[in-house]
Amino acid sequence: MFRKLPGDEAQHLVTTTPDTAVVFRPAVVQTPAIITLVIFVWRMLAGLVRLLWRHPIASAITAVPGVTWTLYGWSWALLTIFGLLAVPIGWALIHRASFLRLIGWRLLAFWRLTWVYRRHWQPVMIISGLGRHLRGRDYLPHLGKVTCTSWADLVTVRMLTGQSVKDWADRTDHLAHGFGARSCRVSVARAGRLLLVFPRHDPLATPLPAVPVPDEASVGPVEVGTCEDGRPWRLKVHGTHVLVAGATGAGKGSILWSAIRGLLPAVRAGLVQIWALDPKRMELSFGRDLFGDRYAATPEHCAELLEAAVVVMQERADRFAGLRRTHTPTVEDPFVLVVVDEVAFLTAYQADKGLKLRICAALATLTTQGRAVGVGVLAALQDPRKEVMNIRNLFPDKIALRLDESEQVDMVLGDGARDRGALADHISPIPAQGAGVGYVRLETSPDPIRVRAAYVSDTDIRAMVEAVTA
Ligand SMILES: Nc1ncnc2c1ncn2[C@@H]1O[C@H](COP(=O)(O)OP(=O)(O)OP(=O)(O)O)[C@@H](O)[C@H]1O
Repeated sequence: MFRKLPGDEAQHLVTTTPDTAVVFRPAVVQTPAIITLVIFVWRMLAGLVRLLWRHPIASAITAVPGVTWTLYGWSWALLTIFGLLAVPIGWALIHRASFLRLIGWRLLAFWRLTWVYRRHWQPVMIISGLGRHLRGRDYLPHLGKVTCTSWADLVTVRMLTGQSVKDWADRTDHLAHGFGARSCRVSVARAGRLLLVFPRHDPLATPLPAVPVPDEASVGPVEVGTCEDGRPWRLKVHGTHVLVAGATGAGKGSILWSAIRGLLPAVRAGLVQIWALDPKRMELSFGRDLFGDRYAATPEHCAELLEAAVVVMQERADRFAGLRRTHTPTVEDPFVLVVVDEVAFLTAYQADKGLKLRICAALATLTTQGRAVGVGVLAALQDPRKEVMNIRNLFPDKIALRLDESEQVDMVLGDGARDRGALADHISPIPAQGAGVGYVRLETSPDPIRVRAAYVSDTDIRAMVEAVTA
């Protein structure tokens, strides 16, 4: 009976049973008013200290004019307000980046925390099912820190004990709409804590021009576009295999061409060879001269070229065996990147069964054994179903551009990728807004990253051909 209960529940605690001699009455303990007052004052002080600690700048900006008014009158308070406004405005005009980093984003985070997240936290948690209302008491996940970047709010959350990441990943739609964002992405910050990303606007909404050809010859991660957080998107091609999946018009070509463009100095230096398989003859044929005689369009020729790559790979494996375990590109042993546009033409839609078997076997051999000896595959594909591409799991790195169906996202990026926010089926079909936009899930991280590939125009490709053939 002396169990601690929420106040509004005491009235429901009727333990009498009709027609029995024994009647249990709930014991109502009256808390002395002074204890209640002390608790409220203590909570207020703790809240004040927490506010000052977490938001010193915002607190100072509000407190200073108030104190000045009390001590020196309204005219001085007005002057202080003008002074306080003039400093940040001047700073923002002179050096916007440092102003935003040190003041702007913090103020915005304070505003978003109080006005958006704290205000809506309880209803969104209860209605989405992430919080519980039990016996008159709300059990809510703890809303932690809110940080603002140029494009998104990053919200840390402490989950309720017993909740899983999947509970949150399944409710990203509720969270996004509940807090007025377009989408929400969930990732694990540490045990029991999550990081929710709510984009405020889309930094990838406009097409990006082709990335300038690098000055140095390198096979290192090639800059092919921009990540959502504004960092350059560098695609690793050496030491891995990459599969790019996207519906027709999703912009697969821009990834293939951006990768080739980034490798151009290394091609000129003889450190990289690009072998092109172009069964559709619509994409890579445009820069045919870049590939010399390592270009194939007919299925027979494609099978031969793939088998030639397997021979190179096996010959290197024989030579490297017992001597080295990784490949360093040299003029004698350059990195061979096999670029395949619409790989399904060769693996699934190929009528000649013999050819199909040869091509599948060569591709499977390259993708299982090639990366250690400097042979990589970069393949593009429209339809990611297993019956179309049964070796898709042999590609360590995958990119999902716009896809037609939501189930296709996990087929490309692996289980749970869509729940974690890879909404590739929501990418706009309008080329200016959505072509080249996609999600990347790297071998090393379960969290998908939203990216946009730079658009390599026909003029850019012509210039690339001229630069290599000159
Ligand atoms: N990165 C990009 N940024 C902006 N627009 C792009 C980008 N990539 C492609 N586009 C536009 O979208 C159109 C379709 O692109 P692309 O042909 O590369 O798509 P795809 O996925 O290769 O299609 P398909 O499988 O039918 O060949 C292009 O003509 C171009 O106008």
